[in-house]
Amino acid sequence: MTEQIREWGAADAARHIRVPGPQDNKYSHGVLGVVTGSEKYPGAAVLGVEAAHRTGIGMVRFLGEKAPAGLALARRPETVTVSGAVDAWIVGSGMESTPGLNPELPALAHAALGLQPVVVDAGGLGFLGHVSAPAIITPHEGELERLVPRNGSTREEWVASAADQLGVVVVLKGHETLVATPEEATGGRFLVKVTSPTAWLATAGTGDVLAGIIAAVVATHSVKRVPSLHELAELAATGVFLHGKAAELAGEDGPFPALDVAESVGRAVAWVLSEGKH
Ligand SMILES: NC(=O)C1=CN([C@@H]2O[C@H](COP(=O)(O)OP(=O)(O)OC[C@H]3O[C@@H](n4cnc5c(N)ncnc54)[C@H](O)[C@@H]3O)[C@@H](O)[C@H]2O)[C@@H](O)CC1
Ligand SMILES: Nc1ncnc2c1ncn2[C@@H]1O[C@H](COP(=O)(O)OP(=O)(O)O)[C@@H](O)[C@H]1O
Repeated sequence: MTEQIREWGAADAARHIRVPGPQDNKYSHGVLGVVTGSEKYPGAAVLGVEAAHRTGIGMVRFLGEKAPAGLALARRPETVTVSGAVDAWIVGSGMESTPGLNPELPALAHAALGLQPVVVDAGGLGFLGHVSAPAIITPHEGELERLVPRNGSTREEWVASAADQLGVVVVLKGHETLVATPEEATGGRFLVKVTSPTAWLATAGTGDVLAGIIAAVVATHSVKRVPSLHELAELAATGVFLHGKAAELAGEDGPFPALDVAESVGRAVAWVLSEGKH
């Protein structure tokens, strides 16, 4: 794989942000189901929920464990904690990495086995073998190594081969984040990179924020339809771009923690919609 990989930029992102119109309501603009966090890592749930709300979505339903639910609600009372219709899911941030689905979390099985798209992050990668829904996974290099060993390949070859072997969209995080689909018989392979505007982003919790942004973008495009893997990859790359822009805005006055990135996502969306159209 020697050809130059395309950079996914502001104009690409602008084309994939769904702006609500006068006819929209909280259901028609996407409902995101969230199963994240645990007693051990409740903060991961707060970060993803904050990021999802700030991305611009009709509703965020938190259906994970009690401890993170309480914190997510305290931070964002807009969050709904009652089961109901869901257009896309996010699972795994801040959860234990287990090989099976937790039977005490029925929403987890709905997310993993349903028809709607699911973003599988962090601890969720442990039960990826049970996920039959169309999926986007968001590993860092340590996590991808556990799923598909790199074996001396380039990062580009590695992400492409992981997408083929796992049959999912792979978002391989890092300073340069790569997004790949499996090679399709007819449509070829989608493979792009998104270069982070700032290395200050390399702090605990920014991956939880990224997963929340990507899942929210996906949910707004998954109302009464299921995007193809190719489209899911475009939406994931758009989420990565928004994450980088939010970090750049959060870092205007110096270093910043992950929650500040989540808080800046609304401004990143506004920036992309105004600057990305030019
Ligand atoms: N406030 C919170 O609640 C937070 C919760 N978090 C959660 O903590 C859990 C554990 O995540 P971790 O990633 O720390 O642990 P992991 O155990 O998944 O990975 C860490 C291991 O992978 C190795 N590694 C190799 N390449 C790496 C790379 N590029 N980036 C990071 N590690 C790499 C490290 O050396 C380390 O041994 C996840 O569920 C995550 O969502 C973290 O996001 C931090 C913030
Ligand atoms: N050197 C770097 N420069 C810019 N961004 C980085 C760098 N290293 C990591 N990142 C980004 O920071 C985030 C870290 O995510 P992750 O490793 O999952 O951390 P956590 O689990 O603590 O949230 C990812 O979005 C990744 O792309």
